[in-house]
Parts: sequence; structure tokens; C-alpha cells
Amino acid sequence: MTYELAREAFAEWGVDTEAALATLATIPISMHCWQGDDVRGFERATGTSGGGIQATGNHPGRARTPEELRADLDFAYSMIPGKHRLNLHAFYLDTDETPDRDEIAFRHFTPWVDWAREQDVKLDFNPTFFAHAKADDNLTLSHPDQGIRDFWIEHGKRCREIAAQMGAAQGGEVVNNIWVPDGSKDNPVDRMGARRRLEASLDAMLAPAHDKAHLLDAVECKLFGIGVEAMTVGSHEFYMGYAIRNQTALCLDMGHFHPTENVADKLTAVALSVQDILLHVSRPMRWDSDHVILLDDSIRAMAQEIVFADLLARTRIGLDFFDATISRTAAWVIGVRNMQKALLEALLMPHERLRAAETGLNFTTRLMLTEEFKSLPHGAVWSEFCARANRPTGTRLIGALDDYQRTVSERH
Ligand SMILES: C[C@H](O)[C@H](O)[C@@H](O)C(=O)CO
Ligand SMILES: [Mn+2]
Repeated sequence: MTYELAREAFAEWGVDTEAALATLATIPISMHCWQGDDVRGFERATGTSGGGIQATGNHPGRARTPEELRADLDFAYSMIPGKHRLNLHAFYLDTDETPDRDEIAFRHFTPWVDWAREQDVKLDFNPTFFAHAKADDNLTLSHPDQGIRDFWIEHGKRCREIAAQMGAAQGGEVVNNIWVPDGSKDNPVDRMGARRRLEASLDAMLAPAHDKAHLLDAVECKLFGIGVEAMTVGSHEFYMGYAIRNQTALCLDMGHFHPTENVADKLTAVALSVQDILLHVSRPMRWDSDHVILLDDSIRAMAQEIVFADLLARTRIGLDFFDATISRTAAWVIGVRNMQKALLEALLMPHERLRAAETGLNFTTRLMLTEEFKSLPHGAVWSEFCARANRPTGTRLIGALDDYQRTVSERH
């Protein structure tokens, strides 16, 4: 179907496709660097990610250097309509120096800052509290050893400085997301002690003031990870309270809850108490498996909540998945485009009509509307969005993804 016919089909329901396209063009997605190299980073250390997170698979083409990762990112962005962000982890530093985590500084990231400026991509940042000898106990900021806690507090402080400087360099906010793997494999007897230590370490880390226009701190909870099945110190309740008490952003990772929980439902519930929300959009298949996100009901529900609750300005949308069994560049492209498609579908819904049906307790109409809308030609509107941004769809997209994968598949 052509865009013109689609536009008319939506207009019959009072939906303005041009307004939806204009809004979609303003929504940046923060694409996570760690999909490109299976969460290994560039510290020249051997070993895997640790902290209970693990990419599985051995598809050819993993980026081995910052240059390769940037080339892969350039390609991925060239397949995605709109202007987006890059979510960079601290252990992706790009330098000839070999600083430890408590020694990193802005200068170790200048190639990324320069690249971001050239590509007109905005950066977000994350301290890396895993894949390090001082995290081998699966304890960092809550470690009983004060020396280890101090090491990680210093890492966190330095990351906040780096993020704030990135924000100043790019003339806007950088989200600095704090996730620590801390937890216990078997039932602990002193949960309170661990949580008090985590709180005190976070307080110390977050004490230095930075310009809010350049730095937004976020905290990310988790239910469990491999190796910390009995307790995660930074649970949802812990960080929900922490974010409210300290006015940080709260990160909701869709893989970090009980598998049957509806993470989209949490958005409005937490939005009453926290100002800023960060999403890690992910696909947990039975557990926090971080599969590439599909255009499925969970992603649609999330997009719908953001749009219907008018939370676009307060919600930063980041992605968090890593699949090493498929083309890593294709994984990015598929994931970001699926998030955009879900947002577009939400923007193309007849909001007022649906709200009126609900407020009038007319649940039959509400159900009729949501189900009829599934048959409207969203695909034609999406294709128009891609065409206006000079981005391919369908077989042209698949051809481009395959061609690029062929160019990187010789990497070992
Ligand atoms: C690499 C990320 O920081 C990590 O995936 C974190 O966000 C997470 O979700 C851990 O399970
Ligand atoms: Mn996450």
C-alpha cells in the first residue's frame, strides 16, 4: 500500500500520520556499544564479561578494536532512520595507556568524543563494575572490604566526571547508568549489612556535584543473575527508594524482573515518584537472557505506555541485549528499528477516542478499537519514514545487512 492510502486510512480514524512521523523523528534511541563485541571491552585484558552477564554464540565478525566497533556502528546508524545515541561502557576506553578502573579519565575517551561529534551522535555512559579481578567475588560497592569498596567508588566518581565532560563537549545531557552485579549465590544472613554498604558507597560516589545539564545519574536494579541467585543487593525496592531519596533517574531493564511481570506497567507507577526514567529495552527469554528485541507485545506495551502517559520527555530509551549467534550489526539495526516501529504504532493510535471509551467504562469499544487498529497499514507509514530518511526497507535492507556482514566475517 502507498503512503497516501495509508494516510487516508488513519485519517478516517482521526489519526494524523504526519504528526506521528514528526514526533518519531525526535525520539533518540541509545544504542548500546556492547552488542558489537559481546561485552568484552577494550582493556586488553582477557576473559569474559563476568558479573553474571554472558554473550553466547560465535558468529564471525566481532569487533576487536575501537576502530572496528566504530565502523560497525557507522554502518548500523546508516540503516536506521533518525538521529540516535551511543551508550558507551567505561571499559570501551580507546587509549594506548593502560589505566586501571580507578585511574580512567576523559582523555581515554577522546577518540569516542571526536567520533561522536563527527557523526552527530550523542553519547551516554556507564561505569563498568564487572570483568575485573576486584569484582570476582560478585561484590563491588557492597563488598565487606573497605579497600575494594573505595576502589569502585573511585571508579564511579571518575565515570561521573567523564560523563559530565562528555555532556559539556556535546552540549547536553549524558546519562550515566550505574549497574553493579553485587549479590549472593546462596542465602545470606546479613542482607541489611550489604544494602547499607551499597547505599553508603553510592552516596560517596554521587556526592561530587556536577552540572545537571550535562550529567544525569541513573541506577539500575536487578532481580538476580547467574552466581547471585539468592540475593541481588541492588534490588528493585532498593533502587526505587534510593532514586526517590536522591533524585537520580531510575533504570528499568525489561530483563530484570520476574518473567511474568509486566515492566511496561511499572512506568507510570514509578513516574509518580521519580522524575527521570531510563529504559533498558530487552527481551528476557525465561530469564535475563538479553535476546534481540522483537516487535512483540512487550515492546508494544512499553511504547504505548510511554506515549499514552506523555512520558516521552522524561524517559530515555536505551537498549540492552547481546546476541553473538547472529550478525552483530544486524542485531543493532533490527533492535533499534523494532523500538521505533513500536513507538510509531503507539503514536498512530486514536488516543482521545480510546481514553474516552475507557473513562466512559465502554470496554467493548476500547477492545474493538485496539483490535481494529492492528489491521491498519502501519507498515506503509514506517516505509515512508525510512524513505524520507533515505534508509532501506525489505529486501534492500536485508541485502545491505548481508553485504556488510560479508565484509566483517573474516575477523577472528
Ligand atoms: C552491560 C550492561 O551494563 C548490563 O547489561 C546491565 O545494564 C545489565 O542489564 C546487567 O544485567
Ligand atoms: Mn541493563
